Amino acid sequence: MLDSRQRAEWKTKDAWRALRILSEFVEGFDTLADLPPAVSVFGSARSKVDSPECEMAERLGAALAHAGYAVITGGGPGVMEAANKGANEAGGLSVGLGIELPFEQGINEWVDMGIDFRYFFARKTMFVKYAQAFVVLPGGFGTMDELFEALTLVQTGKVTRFPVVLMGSAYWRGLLAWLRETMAAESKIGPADLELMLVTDDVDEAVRHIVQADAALAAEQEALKSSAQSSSSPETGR
Ligand SMILES: C/C(=C\CNc1ncnc2c1ncn2[C@@H]1O[C@H](COP(=O)(O)O)[C@@H](O)[C@H]1O)CO
Repeated sequence: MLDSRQRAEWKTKDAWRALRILSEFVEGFDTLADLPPAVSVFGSARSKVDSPECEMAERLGAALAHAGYAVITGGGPGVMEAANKGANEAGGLSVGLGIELPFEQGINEWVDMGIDFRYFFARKTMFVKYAQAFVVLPGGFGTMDELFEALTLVQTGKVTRFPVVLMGSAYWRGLLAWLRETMAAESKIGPADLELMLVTDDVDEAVRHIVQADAALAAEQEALKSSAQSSSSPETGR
């Protein structure tokens, strides 16, 4: 950890830390390489099992599994556990990318495929790289970090055709109003940036939106492949 009380130790330990960081990327890439299409689901670690957001997350996990998606979460309690439970019970693949924390509780019992990370940034790479979309339910700082990371990547074109769905519209209302009335009004984001998120309380609408974006991406990739083939040499086909 970057504990400034132990600043003197950084000098000797940072070189070895780089290897540990590299090993987290290697383990993540290696474990997740064969993952089927997946959706990352985020939300509060503190939500109670019987909260509306956990109930929604459980239904979402099941619906994503039925649509053929693996469900990736942070592997923790609350909304994460509920989404993993829904996916697991519906017969889908339930993935947990856990994080070592001082008050760690371990990966939840509904995870079929789990990896533990020490570094948030290595773990965040996996959430984006191996998912077709993000669904974000009510949460705190951790959830906001994951939401704004995704929005930044989409806004800057680092990822394309990547749906970001916000569920629990009442929870998001204040933030969305601030984004519109302050952030966009003061030109810190463009009007199109507000369109990067779908806000819904309907699990089926969320899943439909993801499936449609996936289909559009597949069509785009197919068109690119055909145009590359038709512009290649007719003799060799290359
Ligand atoms: C707070 C408690 C346990 C924390 N355990 C976590 N395990 C896994 N992932 C976590 C944990 N806490 C935060 N995260 C990540 O951030 C998001 C939730 O954070 P929030 O601040 O609660 O919104 C979540 O999506 C995780 O990726 C004890 O209850």
